[in-house]
Formats: sequence, structure tokens, C-alpha cells
Amino acid sequence: MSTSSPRVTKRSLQSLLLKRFGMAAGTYALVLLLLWVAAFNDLLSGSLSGALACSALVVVSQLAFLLLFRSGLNLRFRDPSLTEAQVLVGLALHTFLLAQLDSARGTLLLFYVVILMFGVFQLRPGVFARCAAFAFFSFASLNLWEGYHMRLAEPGLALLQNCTLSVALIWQSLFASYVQALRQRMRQRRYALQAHQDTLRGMMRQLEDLVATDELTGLFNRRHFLRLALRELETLGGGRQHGLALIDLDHFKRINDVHGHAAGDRVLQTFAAVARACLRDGDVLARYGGEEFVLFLPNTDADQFTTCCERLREAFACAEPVGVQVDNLSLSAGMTLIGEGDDLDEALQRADQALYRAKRGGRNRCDAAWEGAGA
Ligand SMILES: Nc1nc2c(ncn2[C@@H]2O[C@H](COP(=O)(O)OP(=O)(O)OP(=O)(O)O)[C@@H](O)[C@H]2O)c(=O)[nH]1
Repeated sequence: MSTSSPRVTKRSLQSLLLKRFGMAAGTYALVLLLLWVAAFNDLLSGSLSGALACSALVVVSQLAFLLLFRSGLNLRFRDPSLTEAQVLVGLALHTFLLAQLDSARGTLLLFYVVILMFGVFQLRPGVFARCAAFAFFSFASLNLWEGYHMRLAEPGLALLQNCTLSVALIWQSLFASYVQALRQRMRQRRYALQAHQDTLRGMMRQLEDLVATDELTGLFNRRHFLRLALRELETLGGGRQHGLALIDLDHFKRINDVHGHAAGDRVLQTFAAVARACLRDGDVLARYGGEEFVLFLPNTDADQFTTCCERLREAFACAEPVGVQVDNLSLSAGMTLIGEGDDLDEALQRADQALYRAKRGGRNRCDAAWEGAGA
């Protein structure tokens, strides 16, 4: 996932950029078509070779851009869309195209604005203004050049075209900065929204933890345990078994009576800490209620499960609760196995009966009820 997602993002970015390039190339094709319409209607200022050169330049420049996109070289640039470069090349080519026309020049003037439209959503306001200025000075220079060489047929019309173009470009530059400001605001809102979502997700996680956890011991509570165990049972494949044990701390009432309720709490916490140290990550231990706990060991058999419960019993017997002097800590456990198609309530009852036997048998021991579990 982590290795493929940047590649996927890159591929979708490239396909988007190629689509945009296709739009630009289509616009070039239309403008060239108009040039040739002008040519066939004798509206060229010079010979056909100028129109041919213009067409060739357009084709070559577009092929160069296509090559950049197809090879992925565009991704090495700060702006992989190469918008500024494409717009500047487009404006220069358009000026060259207009130079081929005389009276029809005004008709195609609006394509300066069309070319700059490609930068409205992509270019920063400063860069956009620079491109607009380039468009204006290109066209103004063309007129000045022709005026200097006495080739300007209608200077008044040329002046009007320059003024019209400058008004359109100023308006478009203002529009572009408005669009950019809007995009910036939307981006900030999206970030803020994402931050809110993250906070909410964190709070949800905290709530889920709170709902699933026993406050005193930090273990899962009974409700969460039952949910987990049922989920495990649903996904249990054929032939596999889980271990289920009810664990009860012995003579806990006496601990409370002799040492106080706070000491009893400390003993419960000590058991949780000892059990955590004894168990593996996938094992599930929960406080079932009071001084009773339930253990769920995935994928085990009778021998392994007994070894695990015995290890836990011995470890608790050696535990020393911090700040409390309690001797003879012990626990009793009732064990059973639970297999595919087994009922969780029935398995809990089997474990409870085994626990009862362990208590009756003198406590500080693990008794089993393998029968009925297919063990
Ligand atoms: N300190 C403390 N005591 C609790 C808590 N929950 C239940 N208890 C006490 O645990 C004691 C359980 O006592 P019993 O059910 O008689 O069991 P026991 O004394 O451990 O005797 P056996 O189970 O037969 O060995 C009761 O006194 C409860 O008040 C708790 O959260 N903290």
C-alpha cells in the first residue's frame, strides 16, 4: 500500500496533466484552422510560407511538450503541469500567428485571453500578471515593429486593439487573483476540516477505549470481552480451538476486610499487571466482574492452555503488590476449550463449573472441563 499509493497518485496526476495538454493542443488546432481559413480568404499579410512556418512551430512545440509529459520529465519541475511555460509559448506563437494577418488580426485577438485562461486556476497572481504583461508587450511590440517599418495599415485601429487587449488582460489578471484567493481560502478550510476530523477520530478512539476498558485494572471489561470472543468464534476455522478460563482471586473478601478496600484494589491491579506480563499479544484477558477475570487464548490445545494458566497462577502467587503487605496471594481457574460451532455461554458455564471444582478442591489450582468441548 505504502509503495503503490505514491505511484498511483503520480499516474493520476500525469493523466490529468495529459488531459489538460490535450485541451491546449485542441485549442491550437482550432486557431491554426482559423489561420488557414484566413489564408484561403486572402487575409494573410504576407506569403503562405509565414502561415506554414507558424503551423510547423505549433506542431513542433506541442510535440516537445507531449514528449515531456509522456517521458515524465515534467515531474522534475516545481510545477509539473508546466503551465507557465505552456502559456508563454502559446502567447509567443499566437503573436507570431497574428503577425501573419493584417485586417483579420482583431478577430483572433481574443485568443490571448483564451490562452491565459489556462493559467487562471494554476498560476499564482504574480506569475499570471507576468504572463498577461508578456501577452500585452508581445502584441504592442508587433504593432510598434510594423509601425517603425511603415507597415501598419491602420494605426488608429491598432491603438484601439492594444487598448482593448490591455483592458481585457487587466480584468483577467484581477479575476485570476480573485480565483487564487478563493482557492487559498478553500484549501485552508479543507485543512481546518481535516484537523477537526483528526480530533474527532482521536476522541472517538478515546471513547471506544473508555467503553471497552475496566477503569481499575485497565483490562477489557466484560461487555467488550464477550464481543471480542464472539467475533473470534465466528472466524474460527474447522479443527481449531480456543482456550477459555474463568479466574477468581482466592479469599479476596478477606484481603478487603483485613487490609482495606484500597489494598484490595491494589491486588486486583497487581493481578492485571502480572497477567499482562505472562500473556502474549493475541491473548485476551478481561475483568469479568469483581475479583473474577476471564482469559481467552486463541488457537491452543488442552496442554498449552493448562501450561499458560498454571504459569499465571504461579506468577500471581509470587506477586508483591506495591505498598500493601498481603501474604498468600492465590487464584483459582476453571478452564475449558471452545471449538467451531460451540456456544460461548455454554463454554462459560463449563469454565464456571471447573472453577467451582477448583475452589471446592482447596483453591490455588486450575481445574479443567475439557469434556463437551471436543478436546
Ligand atoms: N477492593 C475491591 N473489592 C472488590 C471489588 N469488586 C468486588 N470486590 C470484593 O470482592 C469480594 C469477593 O468476595 P467473595 O465473592 O466472597 O469471594 P472470595 O472472598 O474471593 O472467596 P473465594 O472466591 O471463595 O475464594 C467481595 O467482598 C467484593 O466486595 C473491587 O473492585 N475492589
